Amino acid sequence: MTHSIKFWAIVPAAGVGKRMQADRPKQYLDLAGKTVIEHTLLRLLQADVFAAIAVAVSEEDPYWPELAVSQHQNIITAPGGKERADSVLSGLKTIREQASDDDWVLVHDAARPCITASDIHLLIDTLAGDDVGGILALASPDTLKQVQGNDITGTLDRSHIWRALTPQMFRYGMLKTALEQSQGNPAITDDASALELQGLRPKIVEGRPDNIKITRPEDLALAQFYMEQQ
Ligand SMILES: Nc1ccn([C@@H]2O[C@H](COP(=O)(O)OP(=O)(O)OP(=O)(O)O)[C@@H](O)[C@H]2O)c(=O)n1
Ligand SMILES: C[C@](O)(CO)[C@H](O)COP(=O)(O)O
Repeated sequence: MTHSIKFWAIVPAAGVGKRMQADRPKQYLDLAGKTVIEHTLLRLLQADVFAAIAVAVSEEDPYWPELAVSQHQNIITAPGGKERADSVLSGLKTIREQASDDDWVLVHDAARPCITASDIHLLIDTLAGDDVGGILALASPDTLKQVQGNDITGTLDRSHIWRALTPQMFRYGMLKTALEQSQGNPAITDDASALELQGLRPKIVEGRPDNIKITRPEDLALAQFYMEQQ
């Protein structure tokens, strides 16, 4: 019997936002009248493609249960982990009864509220026939330098260097195995790096430059500007 392939979203949202230096984790800061995470989730819901969205939040998080979207019928809450990779793995485990190994999972940072339905569909349409999967990514508009301290030791070939964005799209089974086998490895800062460590070669799909990650205080104004332009 064949089963139809489903798409799931996992949203790691258990970070503390150290670089944001705010009074609460950055996903709960106000952005044009909603919290950052509400924008992110509403946009994922609007893409109208996910069987469910698993959101990994810290167990001591007082803000998440207060948001109406946490009760949405297509949103499942998962316990967050120590690192982003642990939160993603926790999200995967939360849907394990419903997901099949060959279903697709799109992992998207809670801290990227400007994601568009068009980029989600571009990623899916480009990679749905792929053996491994891949990520949205951006080329660098600047010359890239290799440095030691303040000394420049070289200029990198930009055609080989891309900036990793999210969503990152992989098969449920492959991603879970890759994350389980790389647990505790500090080099795993995104989902693709876990698959790379397995010897696999995820693809890049060129995404939109407005899909920024809220990381530092100035990023909130930039995100608001991009949202007004979209
Ligand atoms: N233990 C963690 C760490 C991060 N994240 C999530 O992973 C995404 C990308 O991480 P990053 O931008 O580094 O967020 P923070 O870890 O919160 O930021 P910082 O490194 O400045 O503390 C965010 O949505 C964040 O909430 C997570 O779910 N669990
Ligand atoms: C996954 C990610 O968004 C890809 O750019 C990013 O690596 C996560 O944030 P961090 O700053 O690396 O923790």
